[in-house]
Amino acid sequence: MVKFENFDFGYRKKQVFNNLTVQFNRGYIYGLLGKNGSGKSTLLNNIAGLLFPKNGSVKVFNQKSGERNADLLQDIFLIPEEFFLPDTTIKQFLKYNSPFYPKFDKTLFDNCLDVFEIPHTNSLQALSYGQRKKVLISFGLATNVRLLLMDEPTNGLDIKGKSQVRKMIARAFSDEKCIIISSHQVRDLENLIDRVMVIDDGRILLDRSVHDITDKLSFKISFEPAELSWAIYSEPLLRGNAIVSINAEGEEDRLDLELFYKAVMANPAVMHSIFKN
Ligand SMILES: Nc1ncnc2c1ncn2[C@@H]1O[C@H](COP(=O)(O)OP(=O)(O)OP(=O)(O)O)[C@@H](O)[C@H]1O
Repeated sequence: MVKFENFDFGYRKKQVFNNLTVQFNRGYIYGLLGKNGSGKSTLLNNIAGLLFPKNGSVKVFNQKSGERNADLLQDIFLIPEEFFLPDTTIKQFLKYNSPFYPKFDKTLFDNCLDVFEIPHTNSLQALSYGQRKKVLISFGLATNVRLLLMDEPTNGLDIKGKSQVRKMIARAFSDEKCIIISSHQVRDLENLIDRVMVIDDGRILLDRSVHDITDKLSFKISFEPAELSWAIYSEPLLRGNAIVSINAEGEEDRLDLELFYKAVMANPAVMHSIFKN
């Protein structure tokens, strides 16, 4: 669905990506994880055709996204980290923007607003930042595009808002779509994504399905010194240690996304060797 081939990108003085080749496939909700400045937004903006590669290519549905063909743009939606909504009502906003998306689902939009508890009648400027963000997320989900890009969608939302967003993303997803969600707030994506891509300094450190991860690794709280000694990564807790270790028993644990992310960042070479086959 999305293919980066030998992709180079930099801002004036800052080279961000060097010869990156990676792809995103349909049927997955990707969690694009990485610390501040690792290149997540740059990658999303290149997919959306808002930035252009210096060398190499970025193709979406086999078309160069930078060419911004209309039939491509009507099937991609980017919810940026920083956004602006005009001083108008929700109804007017829909009237002027939804026609760009032929598969727009007004029922889903209304349903999202209900779940997010946003009054339909309000002017956008009368809403709080978090409420406006929820309107934009509702709009993005309702576009029904095949490729939805969300840059830090849970930033600025309260705990209830974060869980409402997770619920609505899962509800709007289907197998012919691909959703890429960038976040440095790793916990916000737990129980939502089914593929994890960790990015650091313009490199993809790891790209695996949640199923592969829980097949190979186990996540638990341990009180056994022996277990601690062979853990790939550990973190002391008030009582015991949170550990990541090889899943020797073959039982699938729940993925502790934050612990996994920290383990990859702390030991990229070890993680790479565990997942290389
Ligand atoms: N407009 C710009 N001009 C110059 N450098 C930029 C610009 N935008 C981003 N950068 C640099 O490119 C690198 C990648 O930035 P990017 O915004 O893609 O990271 P990010 O992973 O999305 O970070 P965050 O989690 O903070 O949103 C950073 O080093 C940043 O300083």
